Amino acid sequence: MTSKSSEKSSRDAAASAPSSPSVPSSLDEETIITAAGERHETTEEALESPDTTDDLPEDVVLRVNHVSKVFRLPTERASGLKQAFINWTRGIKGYREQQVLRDISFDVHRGDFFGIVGRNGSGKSTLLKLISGIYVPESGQIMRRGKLVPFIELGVGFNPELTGRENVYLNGALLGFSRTEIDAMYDDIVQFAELEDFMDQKLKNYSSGMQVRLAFSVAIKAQGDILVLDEVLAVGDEAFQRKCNNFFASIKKDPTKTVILVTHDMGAVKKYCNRAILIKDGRIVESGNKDDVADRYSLENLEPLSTPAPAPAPAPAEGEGAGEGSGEAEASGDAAAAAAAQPAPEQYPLGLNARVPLLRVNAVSSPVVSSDDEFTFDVEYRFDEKTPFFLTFALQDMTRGGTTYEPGMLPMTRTGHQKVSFTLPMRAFTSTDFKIVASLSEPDPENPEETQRIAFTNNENSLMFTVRNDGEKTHDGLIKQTWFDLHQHYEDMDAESEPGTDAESGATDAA
Ligand SMILES: Nc1ncnc2c1ncn2[C@@H]1O[C@H](COP(=O)(O)OP(=O)(O)OP(=O)(O)O)[C@@H](O)[C@H]1O
Repeated sequence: MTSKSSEKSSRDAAASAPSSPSVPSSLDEETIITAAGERHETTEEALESPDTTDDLPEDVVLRVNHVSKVFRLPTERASGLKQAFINWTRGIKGYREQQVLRDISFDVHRGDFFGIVGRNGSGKSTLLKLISGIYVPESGQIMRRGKLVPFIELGVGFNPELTGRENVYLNGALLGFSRTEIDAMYDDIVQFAELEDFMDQKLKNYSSGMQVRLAFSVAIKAQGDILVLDEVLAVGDEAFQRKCNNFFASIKKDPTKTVILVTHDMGAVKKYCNRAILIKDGRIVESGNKDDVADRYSLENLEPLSTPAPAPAPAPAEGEGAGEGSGEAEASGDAAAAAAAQPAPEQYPLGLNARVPLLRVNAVSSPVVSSDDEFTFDVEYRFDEKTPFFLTFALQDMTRGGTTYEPGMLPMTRTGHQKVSFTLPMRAFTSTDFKIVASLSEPDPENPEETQRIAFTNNENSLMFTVRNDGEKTHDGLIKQTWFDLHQHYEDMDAESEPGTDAESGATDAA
């Protein structure tokens, strides 16, 4: 697509555009960014250096090759030359280094919808900025083929003193498009943003939602080859989000367009992405199959939990005392013998197994609540072994990402088929969508201070619910500074088939 002529026209457009915050200076066709900070913007320049996109297979549009990134964080500033000299003699550097990404390598192919997931602070945005040429890696190399359009940080490339129309041209120019190219896509951008009546108003008079819509519309309607998106799934109101979802569904089908998406929404990863990576502490810990990556992320969100208090030995479930024929293998703790009589592991849904064939989170309250309500749910499990074990659940904020609330390891006292219900006052939360994931764990035999997971809920058997407050913007879901007690209650699901067992008797515990 671009070559010297379109580079020139885009430079012309940029030159005529008003001054603006800094954005990646090159989003052009073939770029190589090396650890030394060299950037080769054309194939010709690249050929003069040892690094060349010619090394890339034809269908690879992005190669991240052993990339690491370190930030220097100032610790002690010298107040003058004398202090600087003293610091130097004492070996005080005045900064500490934070290694944010370590030895990251992956390829993105043309037509991929590529997900990058990880907990807050794991290094996702830094990786996107490296890919987009905003940062330079400490070591390693990034090779890119095609025009890249980033939507990474709101406000970058936009000027509040200019009108919406001027901002579209400014941003388009900064992305490397000529005036004619922007003319051709202008109507499409404005229509998608639903801002036809506002384009001659200054951006500073837009609501924050309108600004995001305009920025996002420019990014997705610009005719780039690689679209880089950071946390865009919460853009705009629900109607606009639906529109974005339709856009994602259509771009997913286009084999010429590549999308790289950072998100905390595992539903979106499973729906749109064909491949994904999971980053933990700056390293790739899972790569490839998007379902595996999304499930591993959900799992990662359940750990690491604090060392549990010593658990009381579990009482046998009602009517399932030790020595009962079929319970012997489990009761003796011989999991292998028990598993031998069970279906092969692959016949269990992800997260479940012969030891815990059932684990799911069910809504008891309506799944849409307000902050004035309480929300009750239960965790249903089947576990027949006489070993101390723990239940954990976590509320994952589906729009902001991360875990908003988790009560830690809850020692369980009942085996068999059980339901443990919990009631949480919603006054602790503001509007957002939550997913409740749960897991069962046991003490690690090799390290009694630690626990190891036995089973966890997957996408199907976790629970989604929503907090909606009138007049409150959605997706603000931060936990409010309110402390609350967790109310916990057991129900023995085997009780009905075993006369004499009272499902409710003595079954209420407070955690
Ligand atoms: N410019 C910077 N200078 C110093 N440290 C930085 C800079 N940018 C990011 N960091 C640090 O790098 C780490 C990774 O940050 P990054 O924003 O890449 O994480 P993330 O996975 O995108 O997080 P989130 O999900 O919260 O957006 C954090 O500890 C952050 O404080």
